[in-house]
Amino acid sequence: MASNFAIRTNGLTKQYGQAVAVNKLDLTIKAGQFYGLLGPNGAGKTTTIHMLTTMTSPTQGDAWIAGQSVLTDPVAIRGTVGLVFQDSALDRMMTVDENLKFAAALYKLPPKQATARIEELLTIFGLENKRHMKLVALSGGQRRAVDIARGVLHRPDVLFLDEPTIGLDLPNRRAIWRFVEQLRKEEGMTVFLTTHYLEEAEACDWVDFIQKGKLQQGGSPNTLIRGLATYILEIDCADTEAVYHKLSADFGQPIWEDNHLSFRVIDNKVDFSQLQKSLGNAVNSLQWRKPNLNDVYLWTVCPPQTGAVV
Ligand SMILES: Nc1ncnc2c1ncn2[C@@H]1O[C@H](COP(=O)(O)OP(=O)(O)OP(=O)(O)O)[C@@H](O)[C@H]1O
Repeated sequence: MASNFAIRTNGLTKQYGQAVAVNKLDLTIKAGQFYGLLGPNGAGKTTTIHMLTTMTSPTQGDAWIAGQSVLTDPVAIRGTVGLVFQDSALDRMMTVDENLKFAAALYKLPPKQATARIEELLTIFGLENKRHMKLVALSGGQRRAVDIARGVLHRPDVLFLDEPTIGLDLPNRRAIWRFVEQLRKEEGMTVFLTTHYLEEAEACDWVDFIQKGKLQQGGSPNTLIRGLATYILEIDCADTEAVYHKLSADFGQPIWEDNHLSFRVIDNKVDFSQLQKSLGNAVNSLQWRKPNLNDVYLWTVCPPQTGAVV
């Protein structure tokens, strides 16, 4: 199979007994793309990554990484992918240098090449002064940076990042994304990301939503956000039913969370101040704002339930 696609899947399926974790997934991801697979807990994201990286075999279907099939070329695929999982692959009692040298040996990098690559990555990740420190003595952000350095030692074509910034504070999350961006720019790597921090996925070229193992809506984040609404109208209600009945005819079904209603507003000429006046005492507060990827996620993965509101 020609490989201008970094990743391609055809009917990729994983079943555990009767439970279908991933259901007939058809993906095409171009080389060099920054791709995000997004969905709630248990949607099938990690299982998909496990199949794409040959850590588990599909029950049905096939997948190709840089043209190699997970069914017939698993050894070649392992040499062409880099993996960074939520659980670190590092030994906390070894130093940064020892960890990276050990991983380089597993990748069978010749020692000279390994030393040069480690040097290069320590510079990119700002870890030159930490190389002789044990992992246990590093901050969470620094440890995650070493994990990513380990994942790209062998210059993979595709880097899989399964929730790479989970548990990190904002400055460290931003630092991790600067490193990944630099790797993408300098090495042209395709990046396959899963994250629950959707604002991070807004940098992706393309995102797909997955739910109960099935692909839902997909697109570039900007297109998805623009296609969702012009504004999101958020209302804290004193009388939720009254607000619901008054507005749902114009704005459709809201997302209803206790006394809070969120409506999609498509029309950009709505006079919100007038609207607030017309709702009078039925509202405690009313705000409107531009939509973001979190909103697309909510409307895709937990769309409004007509039956849940009255
Ligand atoms: N080894 C396994 N045996 C049985 N069921 C499994 C196994 N691995 C995953 N599952 C099930 O498959 C489904 C998908 O799990 P998966 O870990 O892929 O979801 P996820 O989208 O990565 O979730 P999270 O966001 O919580 O990491 C879940 O229902 C999970 O319980």
